[in-house]
Amino acid sequence: MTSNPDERFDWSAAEAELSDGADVVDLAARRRKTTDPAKSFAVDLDDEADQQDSDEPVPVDPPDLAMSSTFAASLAGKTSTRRPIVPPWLRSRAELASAGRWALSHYSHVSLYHLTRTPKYAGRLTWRAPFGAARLIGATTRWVCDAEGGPVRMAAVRQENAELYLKLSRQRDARVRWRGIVLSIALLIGAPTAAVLMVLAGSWQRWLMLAGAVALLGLAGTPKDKPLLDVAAVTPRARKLSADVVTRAFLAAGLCKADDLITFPAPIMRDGPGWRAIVDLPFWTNADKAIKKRDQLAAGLDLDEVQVWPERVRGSAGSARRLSLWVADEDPYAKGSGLWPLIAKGTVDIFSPVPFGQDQRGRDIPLLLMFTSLLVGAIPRMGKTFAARLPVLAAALDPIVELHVYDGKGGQDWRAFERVAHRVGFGVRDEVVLSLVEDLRALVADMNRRYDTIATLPPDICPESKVTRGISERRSLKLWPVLVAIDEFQRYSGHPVHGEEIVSLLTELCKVGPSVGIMILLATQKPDGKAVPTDLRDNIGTRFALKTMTWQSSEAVLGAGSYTAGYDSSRFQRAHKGVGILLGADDSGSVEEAVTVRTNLAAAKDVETVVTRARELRERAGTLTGHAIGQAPETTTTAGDTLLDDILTVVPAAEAKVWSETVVARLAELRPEVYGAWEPGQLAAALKPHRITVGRQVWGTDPTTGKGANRKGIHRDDIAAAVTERNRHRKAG
Ligand SMILES: Nc1ncnc2c1ncn2[C@@H]1O[C@H](COP(=O)(O)OP(=O)(O)OP(=O)(O)O)[C@@H](O)[C@H]1O
Repeated sequence: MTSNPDERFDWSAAEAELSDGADVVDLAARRRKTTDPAKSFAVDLDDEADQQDSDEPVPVDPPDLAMSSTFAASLAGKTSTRRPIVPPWLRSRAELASAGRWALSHYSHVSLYHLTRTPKYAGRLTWRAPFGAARLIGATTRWVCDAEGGPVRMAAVRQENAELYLKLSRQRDARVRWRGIVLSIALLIGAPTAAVLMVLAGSWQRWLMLAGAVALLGLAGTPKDKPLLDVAAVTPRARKLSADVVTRAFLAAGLCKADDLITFPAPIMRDGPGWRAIVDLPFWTNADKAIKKRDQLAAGLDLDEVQVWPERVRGSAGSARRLSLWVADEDPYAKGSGLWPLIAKGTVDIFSPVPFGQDQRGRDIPLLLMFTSLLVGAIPRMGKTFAARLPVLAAALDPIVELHVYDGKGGQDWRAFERVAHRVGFGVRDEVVLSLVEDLRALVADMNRRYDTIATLPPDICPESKVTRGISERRSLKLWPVLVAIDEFQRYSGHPVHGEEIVSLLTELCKVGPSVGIMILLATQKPDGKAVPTDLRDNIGTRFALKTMTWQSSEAVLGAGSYTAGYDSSRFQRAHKGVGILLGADDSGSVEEAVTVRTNLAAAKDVETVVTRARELRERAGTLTGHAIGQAPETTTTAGDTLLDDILTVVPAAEAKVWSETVVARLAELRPEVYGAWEPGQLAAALKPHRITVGRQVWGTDPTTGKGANRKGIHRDDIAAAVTERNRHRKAG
């Protein structure tokens, strides 16, 4: 089961041998001696010319380990990992503190639990004391009468062995005699001593003695199946890993065979609140396949899947077939989340990772939002908003970050950010959606300006053609980071008129915005290709999938291939709030690097606290702008920008044709500052560049007279077709 190191080839020993000047010829010669001559391909390296002439195959397998010629070389080859003298949990301050916290809370709970039950335990002991006394008398009598020898004597009687019986009876008489004497002496000394003590003792000592006697008798009278103390804490079922248990699981999962078992390059040991086994799989399989079979491994270990965590071991200590299997003592997500560490104090540098949550072992998993975008997806009530708010709170604590916050639901979840955000929007009323569209258009335009500005910066200031903290802090350059956070994104992306444009603008921002400091955060409770189209999703570098209903929804968040790589957020339980699969947090973006994270908690009151601190920071830095200081958004809109969308907004899909005068009146109502003075002729002129004719006669009803008539108007389909065409052009670049 465990690997035999002698059977493995030691490359470094062989290399050391060669570099030490070992005679190559000799080496090959020795090798020939130890291999089967019939099968050996080894040739003398000195005879290379001969070798090329004779078409003999070139050796590819290395020299034998057993031939290591020098002691030093063999020592140099020992690359085994040394196990730490002080266990890691004792060296890690965090783990030590967590163990200390656990011990303190556990034992104080147990003590308090039993302390409050003292009267109950006293009652139990008093009730059981007579039984204990009876047991004591019975046991003493049996001892004195040598009751334990009874069955042997009876056996002698049954066998009619008179000689044996007489021998046993004599032995019994002798025993009873000296035991009787011992008991009499004990009674003669013990009883008067007890009586004297009772007389001499004060009243409380008397009571103490009585209580002690009752307690002892009560304990003696306690039945085996009814312990005196109640259970203060139920210990969950923990699986102690052993080589046999792990091998059985891998066999059951089809990851090794009875004649080709897994090996253990390191001992199985405790690691945090669980066990860790490092496993080398057989050569014909690999660690990625094992990760995909997590549920089968869990079944083989007879545990819930949530306790079983296979991971690839990477780097020089790793191999594609080396797996680290961590098995938690209990469901790691059964306990509540820790509070977000920046609630009460601390600031943030958005260019560095910010606290986000912990993995299954309780290790901190930070999140780097700069130069990436984040997508959060989950079914409702699983912690999507809580998770999405954390990076925005972090960004708020860095005063140079400009916040744009939109919430498609429009409830209380994001209102606190009004005090620090440059732009906000709640709900999906027309003006909010239009304001989002305008905001995104302005950001796309600003993105180009940002690139132009960066292009003018000398390489010593801007070495990588992207913003740095130093560049962002120069207010005159206007290159500060911008975070656009949109919760319930499906409500905006599914908007009948502006949805398509919102998606295409965001795709553009996700594609080219990160280098110039524009970050996008989208959260949706409808993770599918409709709410978050693939083109947009694929341009989002970091993704976080909390519980979803199906593996398809999980893939819609995490990306194609995540399910086959073994990542499926639909397997989370409803109780696992705030738990999700995080992809790309380490900047690799590779599906294999996904980690399961339980987010830190920041409830509504905590959000208020953080936003208050963030506002103070921003006031001090002089970076409060826009909505936060009551400035209305700069209207960059002219009629030409949004006319087509505005017409689709005011003409519902059910109204196929509508008079120009009606359209103009409704437009004026929607945006009086833009269309207030418009006449039908102006509408016709404005639509001309889009090759839409207003001259068509349209049947309609006059709202004042109620009479039907044919007048000049538009067909809604023409407008919709023009919008589709425009969006197509924009997408194409
Ligand atoms: N990390 C966490 N640990 C424990 N509970 C959490 C965590 N995150 C969220 N919750 C709980 O989950 C509940 C739902 O969270 P949240 O409001 O973020 O869900 P949601 O997915 O945004 O729901 P909806 O889509 O309906 O808005 C919250 O009331 C909160 O108590």
